[in-house]
Amino acid sequence: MPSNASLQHHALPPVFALATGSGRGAIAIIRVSGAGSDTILHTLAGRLPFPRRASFRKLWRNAALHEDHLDDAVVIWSPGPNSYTGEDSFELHLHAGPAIISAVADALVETGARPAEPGEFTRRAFMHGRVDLTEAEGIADLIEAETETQRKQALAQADGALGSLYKNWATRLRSVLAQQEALIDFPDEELPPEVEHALLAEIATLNTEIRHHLADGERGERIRRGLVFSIVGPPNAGKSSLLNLLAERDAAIVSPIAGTTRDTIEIATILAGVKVTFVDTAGLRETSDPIEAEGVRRAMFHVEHSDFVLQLFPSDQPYPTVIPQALPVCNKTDLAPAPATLDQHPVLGISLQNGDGVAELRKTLEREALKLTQGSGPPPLTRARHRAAAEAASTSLEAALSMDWPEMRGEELRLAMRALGRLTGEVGVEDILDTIFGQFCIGK
Ligand SMILES: Nc1nc2c(c(=O)[nH]1)N(C=O)[C@@H](CNc1ccc(C(=O)N[C@@H](CCC(=O)O)C(=O)O)cc1)CN2
Ligand SMILES: Nc1nc2c(ncn2[C@@H]2O[C@H](COP(=O)(O)OP(=O)(O)OP(=O)(O)O)[C@@H](O)[C@H]2O)c(=O)[nH]1
Ligand SMILES: [Mg+2]
Repeated sequence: MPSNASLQHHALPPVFALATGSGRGAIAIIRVSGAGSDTILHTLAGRLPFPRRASFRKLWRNAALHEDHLDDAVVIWSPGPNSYTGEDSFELHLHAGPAIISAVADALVETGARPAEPGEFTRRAFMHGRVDLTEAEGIADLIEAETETQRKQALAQADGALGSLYKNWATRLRSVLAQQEALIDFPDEELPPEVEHALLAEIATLNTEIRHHLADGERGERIRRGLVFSIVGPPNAGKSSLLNLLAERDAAIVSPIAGTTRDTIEIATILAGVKVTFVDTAGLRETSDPIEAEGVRRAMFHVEHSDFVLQLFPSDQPYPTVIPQALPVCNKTDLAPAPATLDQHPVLGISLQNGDGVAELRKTLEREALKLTQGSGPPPLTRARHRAAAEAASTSLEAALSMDWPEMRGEELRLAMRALGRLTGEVGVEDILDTIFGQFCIGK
């Protein structure tokens, strides 16, 4: 039985949190979950409403005595196990005034509830077996999603797309392990070779599937964190002008003085439904100014660490050497024509002054964003945690394949099993739960 399911009937104390944002709003939702939620709701609202149905109620510090009217609210009572957390829980939909929220919070504390830790509701849903770890991560990603690609990826993961992939592997591996164990018990001379063959073939197939999953070009992680596109090139090329155009605002200072930008400026945008952060950098040149030199060093760092590098240079100056991984773009074609190629790389000509080539550049950037994030087949992994565990599983399967000794093979298969179990949170995850759920926002 998975370790989280063994806690299924363990009643946890009641916690509460504001589920809605902290800014101005019309309605604020406070969610309460845990043992004794029924008593708490009864204290505040009187008789319990029909389960999972929105009901209008006057809220009081003590409803029985009509003592201290707090708000007129909509209340939803969700007894466990058919609730988000799997526990008895309820929601108070309040008027969103800060004084109301704090008065209701005080009343809840008085009834014995405590404020929830970040991610505690979803952590409880996980502990009660309502979601696996990948689904819980998907819920966190859904809340953070800013773009269509992030939203779709997070929703698929929250709905179990990644979890069912991993559980399918775990189920098949479990069966391989069972057969392997049966083999070990066979006397040597009676070892049925066709059984062992089939077993090795299944291990190889599993490993191929996991390898394929790992060779995803990191697109899931890229979608999740967003892409970084940096703009580098000589001073005065128009890098900051281009950043401002892409940001649709005057984010960076533009001037005819070479060396205007000395620090890196990052602007997050959405390109073809993908989160893309553009980085404007200091113009690349030899300089005796230590501050500008540090800016140049940072620009070079971005050349190495970006998902995509746009090398911008002006048409009216000596051409730079093309940076191998960069897309060369020649600006200021209003002053002089752009070269067709530079060091055998095709060059895109643009003028930020008159707009020539800008639409084409934008299309190229969108194509690049899609190329780095699109793919087909099963859903991609989305976190370093998934990558590490899948790598570990594959390493163990490969070790198992290379072993003749059934006992040793069994040990490697068990290690692979553990690695897969960590992915969905079935085994050995106690140590990482604080990290994973701690990254959730409060109230989730
Ligand atoms: N008001 C409100 N809206 C919300 C949430 C919430 O908790 N409250 N959610 C919170 O994330 C999301 C929806 N997710 C939810 C997932 C499961 C259940 C739930 O109670 N499931 C029960 C009952 C299902 C039913 O009535 O058919 C179950 O699955 O047994 C509720 C919300 C987004 N919107
Ligand atoms: N003629 C012409 N001028 C341009 C064009 N694009 C930008 N400029 C001008 O070129 C100058 C430099 O532009 P910036 O965007 O500051 O250049 P930069 O690459 O950020 O320069 P540094 O920050 O110094 O590295 C400014 O005066 C811009 O107005 C263009 O397409 N044609
Ligand atoms: Mg600049």
